[in-house]
Amino acid sequence: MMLQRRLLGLVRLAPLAAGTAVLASLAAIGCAVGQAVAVADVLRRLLTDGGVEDIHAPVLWAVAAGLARAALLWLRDIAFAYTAARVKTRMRDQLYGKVVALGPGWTAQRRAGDVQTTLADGVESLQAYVGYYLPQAAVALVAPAALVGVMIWIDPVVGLTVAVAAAVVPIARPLWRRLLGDRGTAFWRAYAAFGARVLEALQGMSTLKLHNAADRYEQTVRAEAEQVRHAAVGNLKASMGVYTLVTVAFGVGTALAVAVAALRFSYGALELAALLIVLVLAAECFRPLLELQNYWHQGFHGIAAASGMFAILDAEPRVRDGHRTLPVTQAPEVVFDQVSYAYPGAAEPAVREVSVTVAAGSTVGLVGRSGSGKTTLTSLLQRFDDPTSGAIRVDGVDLRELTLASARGLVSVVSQDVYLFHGSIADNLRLARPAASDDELVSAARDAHAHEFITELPAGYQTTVGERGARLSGGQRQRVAIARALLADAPILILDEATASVDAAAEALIQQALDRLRVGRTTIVIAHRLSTVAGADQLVVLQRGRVVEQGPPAELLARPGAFAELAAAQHGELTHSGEVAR
Ligand SMILES: Nc1ncnc2c1ncn2[C@@H]1O[C@H](COP(=O)(O)OP(=O)(O)OP(=O)(O)O)[C@@H](O)[C@H]1O
Repeated sequence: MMLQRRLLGLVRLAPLAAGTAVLASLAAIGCAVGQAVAVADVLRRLLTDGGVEDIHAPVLWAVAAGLARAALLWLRDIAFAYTAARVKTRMRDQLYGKVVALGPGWTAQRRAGDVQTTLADGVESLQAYVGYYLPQAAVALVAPAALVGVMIWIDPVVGLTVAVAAAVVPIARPLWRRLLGDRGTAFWRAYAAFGARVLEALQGMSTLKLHNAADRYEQTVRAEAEQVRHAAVGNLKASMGVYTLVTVAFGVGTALAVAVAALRFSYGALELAALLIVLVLAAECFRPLLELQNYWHQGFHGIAAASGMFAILDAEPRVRDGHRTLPVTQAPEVVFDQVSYAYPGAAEPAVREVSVTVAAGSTVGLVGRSGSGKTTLTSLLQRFDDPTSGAIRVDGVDLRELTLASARGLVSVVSQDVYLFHGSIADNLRLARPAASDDELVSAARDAHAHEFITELPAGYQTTVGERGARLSGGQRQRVAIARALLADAPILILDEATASVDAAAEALIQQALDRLRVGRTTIVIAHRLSTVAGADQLVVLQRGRVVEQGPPAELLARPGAFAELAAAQHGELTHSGEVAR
């Protein structure tokens, strides 16, 4: 019920169009009644006086009513479509805004395909329900009652016969809601899961091919497609059952009304003109109810999908906007003060009581085995979520006090997993600073050692890079990301194993670009290969979420402990790199 009320609330997003649809529908029914009265009048005049010249006026009325009805139904259909389009657009805006507000902490807990299906197909499926069904429900509430009232006034027996047949709708409604509601939800779940599966198959196509797993995965996709088919057929059966029940009730109702009216006409209890009017009214009375049935049939997927949409709209963002902004002109000091954090639903915290001070303008390297909490700490610095306890302070200000825009404006990230959007290189660079001039783009790209390869591309800065930057090499993508970070000009920099996926020559270029990027910023480097953090001012060694050692790299290497063990495990990589050993 709650869901129905909220869906009804959606119509308020397009009040004018929905109102026009309802009024046009009611007026069209009025025209049908007017037409019936005019036709009855024609017949009455022909049968009683027999003068053809007498019937001009009612014939004209009947034609005018017919034309007006056609025009009104056309207007109603346009208003229906407009209501649906407006509701869908507003719903998509709201959902997209909410997903963005919920942020990466929320999306990480969900399948992207699920969210995508809800935003695209789910919203689309609102068309029939919100755009057509709900306005029609208002018509179906008013028109049959009014028409039955008129019929009772003309002939109570016929009127009451129609009223009894029409009463099948309120009786069948709870039945069809129960029957179709659960099946609709089951169908929608299966459909969204299938959508998510297909998206994952597309995104992971090369991995599937590499492992010769495409055929096996195809079987999973096929099994899920079968579930969608099964759910859709279950739906259709229930839906058709209810639909048939109601249609039969209306057919029987109309036939009964005709029979009763004819009988009463034969007794002389009803005049011929009244008989004609009553017959037309009986058909008109059922028409909005039948149309309502049709729209329900088309629209109940929208109800099923709506629960997913409202679940997104009702989700609470994990991070709240603070009230302060922090205009930082120089590299700030970053302090992790007794920071602990557990992912939602996780049994164990991912980081525990981490206290680290990153001095203004310095570089701190985070090292530790896989899963030790390095990425989690940098995610907290980007405010993807807030610490479960403790605080992160930038120049003494708790990040929670800052507006999200201000907090995120403090940090740029260059990671091995660079995300480039389908669009030109220039578009991707301007993501960091929309107002950047062409000269500024070139200057940032030069500093990132990206300008040379960009100018060699077919359309230079206007070259389309493909989805996720697929048309660029790993090293090229990273240099675009570095140029983007230079343009963003944030005072805190997170480097996440930024040179992991490139060859030695590209690594040298990227390293130079990163060194330039680090100047004047406070930097946190996540490294799996210890050589990448050998030049850091401080290293923080994490083990199962705890800091077990911290200090300058050379000092840590010189004494027995977690870092020395890590270094030894990496075959003396540090010593070979020469930097720390010296
Ligand atoms: N979204 C998540 N939900 C639940 N647990 C998570 C999530 N992300 C990470 N974890 C867990 O938190 C712990 C720390 O993970 P984190 O990614 O911070 O480690 P890491 O040191 O960066 O690892 P790696 O070097 O492999 O990237 C791990 O035990 C991991 O399983």
